[in-house]
Amino acid sequence: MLPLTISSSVGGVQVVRRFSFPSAFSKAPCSLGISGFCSFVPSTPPHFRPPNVVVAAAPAGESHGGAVTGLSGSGGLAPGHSVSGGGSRSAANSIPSAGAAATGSSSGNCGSSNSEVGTIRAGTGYSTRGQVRATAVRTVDPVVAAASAKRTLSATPRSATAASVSASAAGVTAATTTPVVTNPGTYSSVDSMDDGGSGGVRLLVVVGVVLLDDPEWTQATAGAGAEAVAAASGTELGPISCSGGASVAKPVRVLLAQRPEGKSNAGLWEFPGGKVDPGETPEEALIRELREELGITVDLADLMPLTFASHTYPTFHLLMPLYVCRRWLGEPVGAEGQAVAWATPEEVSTYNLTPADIPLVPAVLAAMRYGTPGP
Ligand SMILES: Nc1nc2c([nH]c(=O)n2[C@H]2C[C@H](O)[C@@H](COP(=O)(O)OP(=O)(O)OP(=O)(O)O)O2)c(=O)[nH]1
Repeated sequence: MLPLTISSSVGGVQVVRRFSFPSAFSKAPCSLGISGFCSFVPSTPPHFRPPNVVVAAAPAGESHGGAVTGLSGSGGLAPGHSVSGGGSRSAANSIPSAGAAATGSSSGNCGSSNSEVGTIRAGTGYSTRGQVRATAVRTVDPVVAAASAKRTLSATPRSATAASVSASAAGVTAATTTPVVTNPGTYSSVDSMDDGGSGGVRLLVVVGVVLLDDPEWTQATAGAGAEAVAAASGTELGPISCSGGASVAKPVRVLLAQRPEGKSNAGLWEFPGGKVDPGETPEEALIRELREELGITVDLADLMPLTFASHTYPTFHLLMPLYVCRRWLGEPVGAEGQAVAWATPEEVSTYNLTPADIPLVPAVLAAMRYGTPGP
């Protein structure tokens, strides 16, 4: 059995909760992210009851004041602070004094069997512009948290495309055209000098995707509906996506791309994606990159966050949100001359991945083997 201790301090009262879970759990991929949250895959036996998650409410007066903000431990990074341990296998995840509501730490390695103890301290304050404010913290059942998150999401307007609106009307969302940019100019994190420029370590935000050819998912969720929508919008479905008739005996496969000559890490394999341009959200950047690099069209609604990479290269620190996508239009090709390959779960680790991607492998394999929530 593996112990997990969650201690929280609210109003001066220290509450410690201990959970144990079967040692089989240690084999399950688990990622501790910037928010200090371990996400567990649904591979556990029926008798297993997952531990609660910790949620924090934003103080009154702040944006979303009073609302449950989700997972504790999230917060802005102060200049000079970095996030370590983005991947599931990275040891000693830490968020040093990042102005966060709570600190989340995990001793050891969630993804491999070494990790035995995780500690979350909550309710230590909420720092904004030098002030420390009280934050309400409570633990909730993960099912309740998921339902709450779903309600928040459905109440939140998203950027949409004309075609995706028509797709929703038809009862299914299909990959469509370029999304409407709702807030241009708000985001800026790009640094084009990542391949050897001078000037110290910079934070480079890159987006990546785990593009899954998942015959079982396709059959269960897309089928003829998606084909009808594609036909109505005048687009052709690729032979892989939304095929509806694919055999369930086919293994799930993930698309890997090889970095071409002339780029950093040339010859190594990666998840398709690229840098976030000024004015783009990460999702918009990814949709653009997938169109440019693979020649496929992806809808915002078909991008599900999976995990992230946080890796220090010699000249920059890479932060890469990694999404899962199971539905797109067109057939992925190396549109910029790069080699691409579909890999089964058994084949993934036979590819020479970039250093930043190696810790992502357990989460990717979990998504391939056990699925992910959402589209
Ligand atoms: N897209 C992607 N980039 C990765 C991965 N792993 C990894 O270390 N990287 C690094 C390599 C690069 O330094 C950086 C991505 O830069 P890039 O040069 O591919 O981005 P880009 O497509 O926007 O290229 P460009 O405009 O500079 O031509 O992130 C990964 O899995 N996917």
